[in-house]
Amino acid sequence: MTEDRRRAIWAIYVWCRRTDELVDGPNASNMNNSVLDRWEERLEQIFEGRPYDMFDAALTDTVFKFPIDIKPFKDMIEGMRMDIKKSRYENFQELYLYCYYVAGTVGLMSVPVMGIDPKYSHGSIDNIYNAAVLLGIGNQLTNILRDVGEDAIRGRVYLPQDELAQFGLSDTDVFARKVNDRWREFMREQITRARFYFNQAEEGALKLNEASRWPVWASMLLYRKILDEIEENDYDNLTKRAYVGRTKKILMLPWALARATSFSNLVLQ
Ligand SMILES: CC(C)=CCC/C(C)=C/CC/C(C)=C/CC/C(C)=C/COP(=O)(O)OP(=O)(O)O
Repeated sequence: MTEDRRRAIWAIYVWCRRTDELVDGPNASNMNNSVLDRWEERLEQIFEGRPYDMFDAALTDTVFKFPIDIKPFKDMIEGMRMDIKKSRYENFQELYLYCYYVAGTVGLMSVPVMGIDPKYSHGSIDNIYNAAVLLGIGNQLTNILRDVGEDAIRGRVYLPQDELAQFGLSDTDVFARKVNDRWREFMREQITRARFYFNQAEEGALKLNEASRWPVWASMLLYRKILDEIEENDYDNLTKRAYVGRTKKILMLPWALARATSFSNLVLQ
């Protein structure tokens, strides 16, 4: 990406990381709704040009340089409110909303920085924003599937309760950390759904500004690879954390470049 885009993505990343740390970080035990209310006030000040500290200032600089809306940032804070209130999701509809709040929003924050290919910027750009949300959802679903074991230690189960029940499973099976055939079947379905979201995002990813496409394709391929690793671990995401090694990651970069460039665009069309 260009230098100014890189800096902007960094500023967004830092804000999201700090937001997440409020709930997941070392001070999480002091977390309550008034901390989040204060964080939201600070967010408004960032957008009004009155940042509180130097990391906030990096985001103020970003939102003055790029046409970024405050809504996805507020929605992410809403996701944190949801995370402190809830530790179970009854069905996929509830989980989808959570995934939108904590990850789909990142897609919406990123598109104005990454830019849209001039070929597509005159028509409707809603489908590109939709694709960005879908990629965020795919990432978050993958993250949830990778971290089932770790989340269980924190007393959290992000898998839809009704779908667990359809496979004759419940929280007890998650906490028992036993991988059996029912669990494997259930995981197969969950992985298929995560892949569906990545597939849906691909077309929009090809409509981003050319300079931004490679990093997006690279991250998309790498995140998808986590799903392959869960399969390779024979669906044991209860005692193992699926991990993509450094060599595999590096080897995927040229492939991501090929998928992201206009050459592959021509071939694929
Ligand atoms: C496809 C189009 C049109 C645009 C791209 C839009 C983008 C960049 C979408 C990606 C959004 C994204 C990066 C969402 C974050 C999702 C996520 C699961 C983050 C993981 O956070 P952690 O849980 O901290 O991950 P680690 O545990 O791996 O550190």
